[in-house]
Amino acid sequence: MTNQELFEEAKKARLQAYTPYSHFQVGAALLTRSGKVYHGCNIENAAYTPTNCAERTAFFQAVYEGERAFEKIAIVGAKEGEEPTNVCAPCGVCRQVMREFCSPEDFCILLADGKGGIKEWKLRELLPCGFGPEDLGE
Ligand SMILES: O=c1ccn([C@H]2C[C@H](O)[C@@H](CO)O2)c(=O)[nH]1
Repeated sequence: MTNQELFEEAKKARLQAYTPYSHFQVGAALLTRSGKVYHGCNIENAAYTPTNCAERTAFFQAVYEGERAFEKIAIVGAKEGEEPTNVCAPCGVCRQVMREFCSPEDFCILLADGKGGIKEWKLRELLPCGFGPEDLGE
């Protein structure tokens, strides 16, 4: 699957966002090493803090189904009714969830570059010196 194709999957996922409070809709498409794509959207809550980001929705769905090996994730975000062409970087909590399952050197994060294209980041670039399972001897 090409970066462009995964990006399009993230745009489709964004249509499922539940965002009555921020009206900011995020979609994620997570590609496993076996070639399967898991989708996620952000799901907000009247109490605000229980909100789940699109990235974690995709990861948790995949992990629930037994997936443990991931190649890359595409993330798009924009206000309702707008095209998601601006950079929508994952929050710190989602970066940490990625770190649990993905190698910082190998796992790729695809984001809009704000100029109509896609920029590919390594997890290491977005979460330098992260804390991971190895730090607990796992
Ligand atoms: O990478 C991001 C950034 C934000 N959000 C969501 C959380 C909240 O619902 C809304 C505004 O922060 O966007 C995500 O899902 N992923």
